[in-house]
Amino acid sequence: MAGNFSDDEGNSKGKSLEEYTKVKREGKEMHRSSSRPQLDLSGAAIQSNSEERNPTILLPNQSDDIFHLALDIGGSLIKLIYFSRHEELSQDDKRRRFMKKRLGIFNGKRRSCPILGGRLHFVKFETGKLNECLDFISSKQLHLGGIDSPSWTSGAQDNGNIIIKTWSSTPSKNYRTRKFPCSVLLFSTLGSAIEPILLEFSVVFFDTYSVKGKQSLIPSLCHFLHPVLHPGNLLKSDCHHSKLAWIICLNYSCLLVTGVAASAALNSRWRYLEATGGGAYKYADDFKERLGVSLDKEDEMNCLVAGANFLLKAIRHEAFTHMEGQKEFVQIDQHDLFPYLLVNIGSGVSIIKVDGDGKFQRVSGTNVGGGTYWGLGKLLTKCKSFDELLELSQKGDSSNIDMLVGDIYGGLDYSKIGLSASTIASSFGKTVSTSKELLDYRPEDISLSLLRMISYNIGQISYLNALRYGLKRIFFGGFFIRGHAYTMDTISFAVHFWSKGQAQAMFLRHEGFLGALGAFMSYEKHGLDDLMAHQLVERFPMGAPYVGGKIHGPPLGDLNEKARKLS
Ligand SMILES: Nc1ncnc2c1ncn2[C@@H]1O[C@H](COP(=O)(O)OP(=O)(O)OP(=O)(O)O)[C@@H](O)[C@H]1O
Ligand SMILES: CC(C)(CO)[C@@H](O)C(=O)NCCC(=O)O
Repeated sequence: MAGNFSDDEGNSKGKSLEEYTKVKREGKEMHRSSSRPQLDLSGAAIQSNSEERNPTILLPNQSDDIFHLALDIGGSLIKLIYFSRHEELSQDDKRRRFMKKRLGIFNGKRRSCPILGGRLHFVKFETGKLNECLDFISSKQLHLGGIDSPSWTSGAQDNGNIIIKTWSSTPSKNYRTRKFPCSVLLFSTLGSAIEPILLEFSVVFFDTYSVKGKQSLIPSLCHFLHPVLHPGNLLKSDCHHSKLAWIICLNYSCLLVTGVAASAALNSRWRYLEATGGGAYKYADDFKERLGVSLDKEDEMNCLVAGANFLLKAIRHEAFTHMEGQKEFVQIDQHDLFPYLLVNIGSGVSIIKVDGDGKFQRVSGTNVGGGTYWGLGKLLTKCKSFDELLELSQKGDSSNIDMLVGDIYGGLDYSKIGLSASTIASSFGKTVSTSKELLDYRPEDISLSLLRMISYNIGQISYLNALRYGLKRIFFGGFFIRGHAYTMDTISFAVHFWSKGQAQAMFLRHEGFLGALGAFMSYEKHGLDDLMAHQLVERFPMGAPYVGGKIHGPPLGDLNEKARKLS
């Protein structure tokens, strides 16, 4: 086990990475606008039937128009969360909302629009197939604000001959559409129907990628705009987030207003996506090149903890125990949540002691994790997918491969130390004393042996860390768990067995999305403390992302019996 210990603030990243994040963050803070739309997590609830995996989360009170999309790009999987509205907006409403959103204009009337509500969607991709993820984002236009965004934003083409799209709520201000040999993303005029104060106000965005080397075109563009925009009225130009935004004022009398709006527009973060995980660093250029967006890098441990805290505090029936095939939801008292141990089983395993919102310490980790099961399993069984490997395990008998206590003790229990004859003494140990080759073993048995070895080991290490800090509750996340009954039972068994029933293993329905949720919430550092218990309303029947209630594989043993023998 390679242990990574953090400092007291829970900062486990290497210094250079941290500095990099800090620099980015400082840069980002400078550009943050206080008038950005707010994320409202109150009343958040799972919305699904019990069979659905990765159920959507309803945000019934979300009134501001957000177009959040967040990513957790891990070693094995990319997890993506996005928000969508309930209802179809009219074209007109969409335009209004879109422009307000772009400009960050709310005039303090954030709550004046009707409550619309929406949903959080959870999607995953293999990290090795990044393009599928980029295609998905692109097809849904999630990086531009989602499918709700006005259709004219998609008018941009890549061939260098982009149509300048114009729009105005007043017919008299409908300018001609002209083609320019450069990529002009937006040209819009806001009319009085949107905000009286914004009458005669125009915004032009240029894509600097395409404009690069074509600066000479800008004067001709201005010339084109001349009949509408008096020359010399250029208020501000700035290069921000790789886009060049020009705010052009039509009317000197609204210079001040325009100035505010201009800075709001320049400060708007719509070209940023919140992202966490190592891939946020590794694949930043791919996002930039394919989607033209920057990734705002959030610390992975921070996000895991924020995501777990949100789920545990705000979502009823999120956490559950799983023992001997029985699943039971756990009622979490949000005022009595801390401290707890969070074990995230991704490719590798992070073990985090959580003491509060933003208060945590990564106390340990192990490189024997989900990637180990999938990697070794793939090599040994030739399985083509993780799910295939997991499915194989359900038909396996690991006693063909594992050396059991009974194999060593001639079929007897070693009851003095609490070990039954069926307890695994040594994973894969039986293969040593036979002349069998790899191909002589059933892939089903190999898969089950591996699964038991890794799950049990993680359960045991987790318990030892819980013991280190006197913690009784251990929450397990990460996609290795996959809602798989036998995996959860094995982990629970290890925790129960070694703690003599004192510690409890619990699982989360959104197990693999903790980091992505944390990244999502970092759009707004929304304090969860103001989520009152009465707001946590359950609206829909729900169930865990759960692969069957039936347990496959050999019995894990009589837990009570073992615990009694040990005590
Ligand atoms: N479809 C899948 N493809 C690959 N692995 C899967 C799949 N489904 C579940 N897994 C398991 O989930 C693990 C990855 O889990 P998760 O997405 O939580 O971690 P990660 O973020 O990719 O890794 P890390 O946090 O270590 O960078 C894999 O190692 C594998 O064991
Ligand atoms: C390196 C991370 C944090 C990347 O998610 C994860 O894979 C992990 O916790 N691995 C275990 C590393 C260790 O502590 O030995």
